[in-house]
Amino acid sequence: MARYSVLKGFYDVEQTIGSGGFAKVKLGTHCLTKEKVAIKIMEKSRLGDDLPRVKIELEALKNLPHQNICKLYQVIETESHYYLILEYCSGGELFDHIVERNRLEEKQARVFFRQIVSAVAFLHDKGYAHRDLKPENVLLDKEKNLKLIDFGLCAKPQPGLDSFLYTSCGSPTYAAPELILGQKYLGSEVDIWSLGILLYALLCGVLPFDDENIDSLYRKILSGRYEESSCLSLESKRLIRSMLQVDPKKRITIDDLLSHPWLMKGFKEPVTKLCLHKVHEKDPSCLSVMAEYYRVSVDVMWSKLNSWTYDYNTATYMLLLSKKQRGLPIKLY
Ligand SMILES: CN(C)C[C@H]1CC[C@H](N2C(=O)N(C)Cc3cnc4ccc(-c5cc(Cl)c(O)c(Cl)c5)nc4c32)CC1
Repeated sequence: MARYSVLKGFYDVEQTIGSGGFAKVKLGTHCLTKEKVAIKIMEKSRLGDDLPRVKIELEALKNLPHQNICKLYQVIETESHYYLILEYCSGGELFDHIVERNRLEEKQARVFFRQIVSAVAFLHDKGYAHRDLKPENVLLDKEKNLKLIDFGLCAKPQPGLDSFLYTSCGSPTYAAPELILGQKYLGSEVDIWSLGILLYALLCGVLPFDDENIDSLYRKILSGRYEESSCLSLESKRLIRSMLQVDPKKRITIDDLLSHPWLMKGFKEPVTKLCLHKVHEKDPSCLSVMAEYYRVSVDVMWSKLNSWTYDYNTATYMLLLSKKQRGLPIKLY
C-alpha cells in the first residue's frame, strides 16, 4: 500500500512541517480547492494510552469554532491511522515570532494577547480548559491572526468548569503552582496562570520561571517570585502580577481580563469571547459551486453537507467558505 493511500486524489501530501509527541504534521493541498492544509497524522499502534487524547482533541476541535482556534476540516480514520485535516498556519509558531524579534512592543503584544484571551474565554465559556497554553501552541496564519492548537490535553469536566481537576499535565515551565503540587485545581485558574507566562514571554522574550533543574524550577514557580524586567511598563507589571498569583483564588478571572485597562488601551471594545462567524452557515454561492461540480441539486448537496460529518464534503465546503471570506474566487478544479 502506498503511504497515506487513503488521502490519494483528495489531498496532495507534501513535506513534514513539524512533529510533536505521537503525531507528525505534514503540509498538504486540498485537490478540489488547491487550498493548503495541515495534516496531523497519528499511528494508532504508537498512540498507546494517548489514544483517548485523540478523541478529546477531535471533540474539542469540532465543538470549538472560533476565529482564533485552529479549524478542523476533515477526520479520516483507518485501521492503522488517524488523519486530522486542519487549517494551515503559514506564519508558524508564535514562539519563533517572538524569538526572531527578541521581544514584542507593548502595542503588538496587546494585539496578539487580545486574540489569545478571546480564544481562551471562548473555550472556558464552552466548559473547556486548554491546560497546555504556551507560545509553541499558538500559531500565526497568513494574515498574522493567532490560532490556538493542540487540544490533546484539554479538559471538559462533566459537571462544569467550576469542578476540580486532578490530572497533572502540560509543560512544567508554564504549569501553575497548584498543578505542580499535585493539588486539585480548576482548569480555568491554571489557564490564567499560563496566560500570565505567555504575556511575560511576549513582552520580555524570556520566561519568568526557568531552570534546567526541575526542582529549582518548581521552587521558583512555588515562590511566585520572578524578575520584573525593565522592559515592562507599570501597567504590564500589574497585569502580569494579577495572573501570576500563587494562590489561585487571588488570580484575575478571564472575564475580568476581557475589559482590563491594559487590554483596552487603544481599543474601544472589550475582548469578545464570541465566535465571529456563523457556524455551519448555508452559503448559496459555495453550495451552488459544489452542487454543480457533483451534478446534484442544491438541496441534495445541502442535505449531504448539513450532517457535518467532517468528511471530504465538509472540508471542501469550509475551504470554499474560507476562500470567499478572503475575497478569492470560489472555484473547484
Ligand atoms: C510542538 N507540537 C506538539 C507539535 C507541532 C507540530 C507542527 C505544528 N506546525 C508547525 O510547527 N509549523 C511551523 C507549521 C504549522 C502550520 N500549520 C499548522 C496547522 C495546524 C497545526 C496543528 C498541530 C497540532 Cl499537533 C494540533 O494538535 C493542531 Cl490542533 C494543529 N500545526 C501547524 C504547524 C505545530 C505544533
